[in-house]
Amino acid sequence: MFCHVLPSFCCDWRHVGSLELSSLAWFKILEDGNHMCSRSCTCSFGFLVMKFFQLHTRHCRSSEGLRTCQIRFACVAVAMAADMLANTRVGFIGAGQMAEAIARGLDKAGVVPANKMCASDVNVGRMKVFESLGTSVCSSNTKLAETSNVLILAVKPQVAEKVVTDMKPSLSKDHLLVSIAAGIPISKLQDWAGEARIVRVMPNVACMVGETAAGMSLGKTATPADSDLVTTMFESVGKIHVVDEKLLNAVTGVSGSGPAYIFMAIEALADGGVAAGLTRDVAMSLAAQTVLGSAKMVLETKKHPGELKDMVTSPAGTTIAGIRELEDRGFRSALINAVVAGAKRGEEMSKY
Ligand SMILES: NC(=O)C1=CN([C@@H]2O[C@H](COP(=O)(O)OP(=O)(O)OC[C@H]3O[C@@H](n4cnc5c(N)ncnc54)[C@H](O)[C@@H]3O)[C@@H](O)[C@H]2O)C=CC1
Ligand SMILES: O=C(O)[C@@H]1CCC=N1
Repeated sequence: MFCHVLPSFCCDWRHVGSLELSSLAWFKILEDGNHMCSRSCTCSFGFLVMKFFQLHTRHCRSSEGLRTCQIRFACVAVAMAADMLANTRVGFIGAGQMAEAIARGLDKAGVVPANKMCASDVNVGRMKVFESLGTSVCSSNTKLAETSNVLILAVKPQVAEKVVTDMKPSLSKDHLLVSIAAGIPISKLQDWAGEARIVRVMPNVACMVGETAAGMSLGKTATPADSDLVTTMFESVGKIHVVDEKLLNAVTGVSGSGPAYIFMAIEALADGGVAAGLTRDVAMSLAAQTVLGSAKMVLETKKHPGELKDMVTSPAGTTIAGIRELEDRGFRSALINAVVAGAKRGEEMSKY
C-alpha cells in the first residue's frame, strides 16, 4: 500500500504532521480540509479524499493500526494532490467544442476553477465563449505557455504540427502537454514540443456533463505525478483508463467517436416513436432516458449486456420482433464495423 501511494505523489513529509494523531483526529483534519477547500474552490478535496479512502481502506479494515497508517498516507496523498492542483494553471490551445466541454466539466467539479484556466484560439468568437465561463484568454499560444503549466492541445489534428512547433521555443520541461488530438502519436508530439512532458488522452464530448469515457498514455518523460494529475482531472469529468498507446485508436473508435453513434441511435429511436404516433418531445425524452437507463444497468449490475437483453425479451413478444428486424439489418455488425473503421482512420491519421 505504501509503495503504491508514495512514489505516485512524491511524498513530502511536511504534510504528515504529527504521527501521533489517532485515526479520528485524521478524519477531523480531512473533514476540515474538505470544508475549507470546497469553500475556497481551490480543488475538490472531498473527491480526492473519497478516492483514496475507497482505494486504501479496502485492504486494512481488520486492523486499527494499519488503518491509522492508511489514513495518514491517504492524508499525505490528498494534501499532495491538493497542492498539485492548487499549482496547476490549465491552458487550452484551441478553445473549441472539446476544450469547452473539458473546461466546463473541470470547473463544475471544482477540480480546476475557471479562474485558473486560460484559452487561446484564432477565432475571437470562441475566446468570448471562454471569457463567459470566467476563464482568462491569451492573445497567442505562446503567451498561453507563459501563464500555464498544463497545456491541453485541443486543436484539430491537421493543424497540430504547426501549432506545437510554433510554440516549441516557449515550451520547457516544466510544461505538461496533454494532447487530445485524435491519431497524433506521442513520438510526433515529443518531436514537435521538444522538452515538454507529454500525455496523450482520448476523451469524449461527455466531459461536458461529467460522464466522459477516456483512455490515456504517458510519454517517456511524463512522471507518475503527471499521470495522477491527468487522472484526477479526467476522473472529475468521467472515467479514464490507462492504455498502451497503440490501443488509443481503438479507444477513439469506441468512446471518442461513440457518442456520435449513440446520438444517432437516440435520434432514430425518437423518429421511430414519432412514426408510431408519439410527439417529438415525448419520443426524444423516452429515447434518451432509455439509453441512459440501459447504460446504467450495464455499469451497475455488471451483468453481461446479452443477459440484460434477455431480461427484456419476452417469448413471442414485442422486443424479439424488434431484435429480429435489427439482426436482419446487421445492427451489431454495423456498430462493430463503425468502431473498427474509426480505429483504422486514427491509424491512418497517425501516419501523415
Ligand atoms: N469532438 C470530439 O468529440 C472529440 C474531439 N477530439 C479531438 O479534440 C480536438 C479538438 O476537436 P474539437 O473540439 O471537436 O474541434 P473544434 O474545431 O471545435 O476546436 C478546435 C479549435 O481550435 C481552434 N484553432 C485552430 N487553429 C488554431 C491555432 N493555430 N491556435 C489556436 N487555436 C486554433 C479553432 O478555431 C477551434 O476553435 C481534435 O484534435 C479532435 O481530434 C477528441 C475526442 C473527442
Ligand atoms: O471525429 C474525430 O476525428 C474526433 C475524434 C474522436 C471524436 N471526434
